[in-house]
Amino acid sequence: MTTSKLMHHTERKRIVIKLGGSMLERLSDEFFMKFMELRNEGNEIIIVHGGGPFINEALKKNGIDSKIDDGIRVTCEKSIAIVKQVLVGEVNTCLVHQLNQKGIEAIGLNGFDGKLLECSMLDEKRYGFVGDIQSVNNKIIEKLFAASIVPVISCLGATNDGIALNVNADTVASKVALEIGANSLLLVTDTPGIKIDSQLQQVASPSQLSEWVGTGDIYGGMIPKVNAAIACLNAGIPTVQIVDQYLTGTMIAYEEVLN
Ligand SMILES: Nc1ncnc2c1ncn2[C@@H]1O[C@H](COP(=O)(O)OP(=O)(O)O)[C@@H](O)[C@H]1O
Ligand SMILES: CC(=O)N[C@@H](CCC(=O)OP(=O)(O)O)C(=O)O
Repeated sequence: MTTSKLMHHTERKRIVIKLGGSMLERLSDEFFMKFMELRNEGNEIIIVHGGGPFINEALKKNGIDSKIDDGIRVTCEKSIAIVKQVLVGEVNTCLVHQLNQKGIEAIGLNGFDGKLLECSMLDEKRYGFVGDIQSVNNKIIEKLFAASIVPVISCLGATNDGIALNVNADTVASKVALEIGANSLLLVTDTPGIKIDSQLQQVASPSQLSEWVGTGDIYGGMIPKVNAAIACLNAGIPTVQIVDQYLTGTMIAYEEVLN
């Protein structure tokens, strides 16, 4: 990854907004207003979404047990069919509909579209049908940006042979952010940022985050978020924010940026 790839030399900013499944049902008018404000300022915005709670529900309905290992779902062959149906067939279409209803022209994509998320298997023995993103083909995203259309990406990857793979949505968001040279990444979730001993952290550095993962103060679904944030900072994106739907929460950056 060259640094030039990370610098997008135009006036407008590129912003990746990741919407967690935990808050998709509660998207408020205020969220859409903030979204439109960002767009009206001329920024290019991509949405990446998850759908963890909806997947849990669908697996349960089908009598399939599922295990989450450090925030990553162990995905068997039966599960991946359900994951695909839920993410692409239900969550993505619903979100695209909501945006279009608000007058925001949006198009749904998954990892198969334009070979957007080319994956290999992360660790077949440990995780089953879970993808490790090898490349993000951003050509299709650039075409949509040029046409002022908001891409709405679901976190389903694909192998070169056309096998669908489950990918954590925070990981997809960080890889997309890096590939398009985003200026900022917002991970929108059901909590207004990182809490330690019930204290909300306004700011956090990568070294603090690693320490909190080690002590267990950061656990479960927050782990892929902090890993995604650290990967983005290491690759040159100055800040990542973990926020609620009002876009307030924790700002993550290196100490020198925070000071
Ligand atoms: N230190 C922490 N501060 C806040 N939330 C945390 C922390 N550690 C773990 N979590 C958990 O992470 C959850 C958010 O992750 P997740 O449920 O995967 O959300 P999403 O569906 O938005 O990706 C929170 O609801 C909370 O239960
Ligand atoms: C491999 C893996 O863990 N995939 C996730 C994909 C959905 C997701 O990430 O949803 P949230 O953003 O709501 O957490 C899963 O199956 O839950």
